[in-house]
Amino acid sequence: MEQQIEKIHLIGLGLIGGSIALAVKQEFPDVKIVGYDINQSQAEIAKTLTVIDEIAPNQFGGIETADLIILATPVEQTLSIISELSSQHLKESVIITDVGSTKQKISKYAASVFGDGVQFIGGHPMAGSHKSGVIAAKAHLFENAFYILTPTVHTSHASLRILQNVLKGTKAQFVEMTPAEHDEVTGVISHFPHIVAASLVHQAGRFEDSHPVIKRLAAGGFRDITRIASSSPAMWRDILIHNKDKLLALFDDWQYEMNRVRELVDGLNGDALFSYFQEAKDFRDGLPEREKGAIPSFYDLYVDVPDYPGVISEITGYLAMEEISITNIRIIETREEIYGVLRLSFQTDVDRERAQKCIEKYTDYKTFFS
Ligand SMILES: NC(=O)C1=CN([C@@H]2O[C@H](COP(=O)(O)OP(=O)(O)OC[C@H]3O[C@@H](n4cnc5c(N)ncnc54)[C@H](O)[C@@H]3O)[C@@H](O)[C@H]2O)C=CC1
Ligand SMILES: O=C(O)C(=O)Cc1ccc(O)cc1
Repeated sequence: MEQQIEKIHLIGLGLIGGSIALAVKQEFPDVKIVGYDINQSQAEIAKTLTVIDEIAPNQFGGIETADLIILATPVEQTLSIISELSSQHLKESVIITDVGSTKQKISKYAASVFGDGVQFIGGHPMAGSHKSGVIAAKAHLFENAFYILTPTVHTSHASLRILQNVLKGTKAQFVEMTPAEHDEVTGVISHFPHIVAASLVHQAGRFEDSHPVIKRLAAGGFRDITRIASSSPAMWRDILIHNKDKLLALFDDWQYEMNRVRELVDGLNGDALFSYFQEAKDFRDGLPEREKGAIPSFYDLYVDVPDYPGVISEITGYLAMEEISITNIRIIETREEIYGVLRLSFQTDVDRERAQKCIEKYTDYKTFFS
């Protein structure tokens, strides 16, 4: 009979750790999840929100009875925890997995520490957000997303099956890859784009002194392309450090790309510029829409609202009338003290679209997605 997972020890109770715990609980309510976070307040929030059943007394408290250990910390921390885990007393049948955005360093290090002795299976759920913390965790964060697993020669088929089974509440699609391929692909579609997003923000920042209006004008496309620059700096620092070699190659590739388009602009080569954008559009438009990739899974709707008392209750009142549930609400910006931007978050895309139609039906307020 296949081994049952009855107890999980989860280290790192943030967006990803919390979302995995919620997804596991949804499918297996009887699995006991004991959680630890270096930040005690995150652990307490996780317990209050019933994301976990119990707070571990310390990082490894009670770990000797865990059937599954999940490491959901920033990737540099994951390396240190693996190192410390190697001297802990663990169940013989324990499976250890992580959720880090890089896989090569972690898999290599885990193999060197655990060898054939402990089943370590690297993992990376390919969905998330620029938001951090357990408060943003959601059971369906990974629904339809790819969940990459990087088994090695040390991995048994049975452990892989058990891990996929306990994670089935994520409703993600499991894909197996080598750690090297993982880091190359995520370097191109996730890590390097983060660098570009942050660099565009820096570039705009440099112009702010000479053009103070720049912040207020930086809407629309600039907001879209730079959204991910609002992600956790600690998390991204670690990812870049881990994937240095692949990223250095991508810097060279990007510089080649920039030079190519620079020459077209310099030469006022309209036809070639048209083709440049057309080809990019064709590729972008051809990306599959059904699956979630490294895309936002928070369904936010922004509403430009006049800055007067009562406007929030007015809008929430219309949504309540049509029985549309909001998961979060926040005023994120006031403009010239006349207008504010209200951010409403929903569980699903369908709710967000219904909310947009509802607000447009009852008001003249302008609504937009991120
Ligand atoms: N944010 C995202 O969209 C995605 C992140 N990931 C990966 O998931 C991991 C976690 O990221 P998030 O949940 O987004 O970050 P987060 O910042 O929401 O949560 C990380 C948690 O780990 C805790 N932590 C840090 N060091 C610790 C330690 N030594 N012991 C115990 N807890 C510790 C922090 O206090 C924090 O609560 C990272 O490795 C990241 O690369 C993977 C997929 C998507
Ligand atoms: O916010 C976004 O769109 C992201 O890019 C989320 C994300 C961050 C890190 C990952 O390893 C995977 C997905």
